[in-house]
Amino acid sequence: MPAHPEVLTSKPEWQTLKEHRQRLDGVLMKDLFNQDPGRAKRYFIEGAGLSLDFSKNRITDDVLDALLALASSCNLEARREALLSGKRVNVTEDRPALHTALRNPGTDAITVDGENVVAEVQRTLQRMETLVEEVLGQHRTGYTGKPFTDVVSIGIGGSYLGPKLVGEALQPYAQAGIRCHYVANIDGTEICEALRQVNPETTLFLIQSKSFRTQETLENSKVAKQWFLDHCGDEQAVSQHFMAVTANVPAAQDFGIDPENVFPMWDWVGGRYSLWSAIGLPIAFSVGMTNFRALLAGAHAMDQHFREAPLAKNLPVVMAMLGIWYTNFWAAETHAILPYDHYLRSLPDHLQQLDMESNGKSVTQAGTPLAWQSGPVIWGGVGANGQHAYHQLIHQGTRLIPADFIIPLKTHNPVATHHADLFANCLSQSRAMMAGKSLEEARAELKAEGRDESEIEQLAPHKVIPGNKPSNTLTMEKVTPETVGALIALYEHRTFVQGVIWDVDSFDQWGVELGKQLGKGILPRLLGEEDGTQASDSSTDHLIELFRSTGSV
Ligand SMILES: O=P(O)(O)OC[C@H]1O[C@](O)(CO)[C@@H](O)[C@@H]1O
Repeated sequence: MPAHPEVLTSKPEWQTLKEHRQRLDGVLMKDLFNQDPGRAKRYFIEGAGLSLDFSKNRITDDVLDALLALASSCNLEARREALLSGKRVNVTEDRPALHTALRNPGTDAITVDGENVVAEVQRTLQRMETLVEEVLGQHRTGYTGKPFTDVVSIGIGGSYLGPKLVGEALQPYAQAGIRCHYVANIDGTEICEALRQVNPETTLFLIQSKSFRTQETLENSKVAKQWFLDHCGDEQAVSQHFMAVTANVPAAQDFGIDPENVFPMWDWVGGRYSLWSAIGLPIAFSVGMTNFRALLAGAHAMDQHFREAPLAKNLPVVMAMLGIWYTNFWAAETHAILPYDHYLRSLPDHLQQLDMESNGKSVTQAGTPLAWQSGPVIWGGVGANGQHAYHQLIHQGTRLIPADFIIPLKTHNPVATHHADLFANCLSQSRAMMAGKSLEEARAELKAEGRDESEIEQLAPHKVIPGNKPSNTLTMEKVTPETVGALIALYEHRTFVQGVIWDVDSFDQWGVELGKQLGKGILPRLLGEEDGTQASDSSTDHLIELFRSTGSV
């Protein structure tokens, strides 16, 4: 089906950007810096405790104007209001996407189907607070009366990545007394290793599943429950040790969880946007409710910034439109997330799900095939480790890889000159990406080393770094609950803005369903329970035979 003629690529703003793209062919950022001493200050914006230097991008003022004009022509302002006010922006599931209500301080009313969801959120936060205080205060105990020492959080995807990221990020704020463990994968090793580290008398299991239908989570939860019963032998004690966060209360009850121990999820919160809800309980157990509320406050500050800041000074909007620029006009296939902070080491994993599950789509909201690229591959890792791995490809490979460098100005762990060293590494990478090294510079360098002419001729081309590789640098004073909240919310809104431009539904994830459906047909064949009536192929059949030949189940 051809795309509708009124769509994105036919807009005059799109055409203008194509012209800018042609004009900038061969224009080097390092020359733009040399010609314009004010560039760094002009392309520097702040909001909600975060600062963005976006001067190392292939842009000029008129490119930026054209990108923002494209955003407005896609009704970004109206779509943003629709998101924040609870309109049914998830069109294929006919639901709002109200993760922002989860961090609303409670002063506004947002109504969904006649109910004020902000009030419901506040009630749930209060319940979380009571539970966390009881557990941390040792008023709630295990079946032998001993205080809880460990929480095992069982969940996958959005019911795992966000809490894990934030739990690690806020380690300096950890309260004494509770260790959190995460189990996600349907790989027996993960649950077995977690259970080896805990004591059934002092462990609380938190089953985190919006649907309470996810195979990995349910199977791991069954193993945990059986392990618990094997040790304690008393079915009654399950209600003391198992809790759930879910929108499917009957299924949690069927599993044996006391309804008193079920915390709500709502269909107006997408899994990958849910760390702000009771899905964030592992975070609250780790760092306490005061810090959890500070995390929400930081995210809310970013929501306000996103709602109110002019587009040209709006962090999520500017970052989103720069992403559009590279994906749609410079054919970038991927986008790297490079946190220079050990506490933020799981940020790339979380953003991978957030962005790729949201914008990995091929049809418009109306269901017509996209005639333009949508979400890129999101990947990355912690600096400086990546410098000794994939940065080689970023600097000298044939692909264009825009990157976000993320670094706090201050560290929680001042030791020797480490933080200055880390900061120097971060700045040297973004500068190397931008400035590169010319053939002349490579030759001069080799000459200074005392190489002879033939060596210089031979080696110089290998030492050339083309440069002109774009990057953003995001900074914050320190990694705190507030700045971590703002940072994650920034990327949520960035993802939303790009979804608006690409005209996709950023809140559904139908693409993950087929694998789940097929798995249901393959499993009985692996277990030898049936020969398989489901359509298959010779490769799948052969691999099933191979598995069965080992007799491993
Ligand atoms: O919380 P649930 O319902 O177990 O789902 C877990 C994850 O599975 C998905 O539905 C798809 O893999 C994600 O969107 C979600 O975060």
